Amino acid sequence: MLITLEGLDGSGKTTVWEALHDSHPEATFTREPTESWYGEAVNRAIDDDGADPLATLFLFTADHADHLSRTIRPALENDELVISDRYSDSRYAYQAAALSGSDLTRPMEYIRGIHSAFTREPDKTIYIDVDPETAAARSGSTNQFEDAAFLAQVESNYERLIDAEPERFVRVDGTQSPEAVIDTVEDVVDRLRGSQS
Ligand SMILES: Nc1ncnc2c1ncn2[C@@H]1O[C@H](COP(=O)(O)OP(=O)(O)O)[C@@H](O)[C@H]1O
Ligand SMILES: Cc1cn([C@H]2C[C@H](O)[C@@H](COP(=O)(O)OP(=O)(O)O)O2)c(=O)[nH]c1=O
Repeated sequence: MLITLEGLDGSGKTTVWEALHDSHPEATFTREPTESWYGEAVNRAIDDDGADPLATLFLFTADHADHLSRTIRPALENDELVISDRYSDSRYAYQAAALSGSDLTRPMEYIRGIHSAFTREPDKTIYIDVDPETAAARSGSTNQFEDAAFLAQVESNYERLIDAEPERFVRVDGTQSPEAVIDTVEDVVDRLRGSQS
């Protein structure tokens, strides 16, 4: 089973993902951007305010392809629980926002189209919901994506994704205390595991 964690920068995904290591030690934990050289290339693009947004999309997508073949598919074939901190929805939400003023008429549909031929949809996606102002303040606005106005566009893209596939998403209130968010997500993961066996 593939469970992904999504949300704005600073929503608390990594805090939850780290806590899940203790409560679900049997799971395979992974993330995007990955730690491969593709992920290193992605991190260079994130830190370059002048990076071309279409080029950045393809770097992220290359990292995803490698992540699928090297980590996600082998673990799922082994019947493991896989928990990924960010995954394809991050591209649909962030790069659609980054490409909103470009020549692409429907950036989200374009990005989904690129992925559809090769990706593997998550079984469930936990969306940690915080407002863009909280997200920008918590993340410290250290890169081009961590700006409240940009994150407001990303948030509305996530809302479109949730509206399109409400059964795949579980929304968790990320403005609760870290302990409450962690407890809620651990319960969700336990229930999903239980419903599988
Ligand atoms: N529920 C929460 N309430 C307040 N602060 C939080 C909460 N969850 C995480 N934080 C803090 O916000 C910052 C970003 O958290 P992090 O887990 O790295 O988010 P993300 O991985 O979504 O960017 C960190 O300083 C973290 O300690
Ligand atoms: C995976 C992914 C991340 N990002 C962005 C979100 C973050 O600003 C940045 C790095 O991701 P990440 O390390 O998960 O940041 P954070 O923990 O602050 O959420 O890359 C995209 O724009 N597209 C993507 O496909």
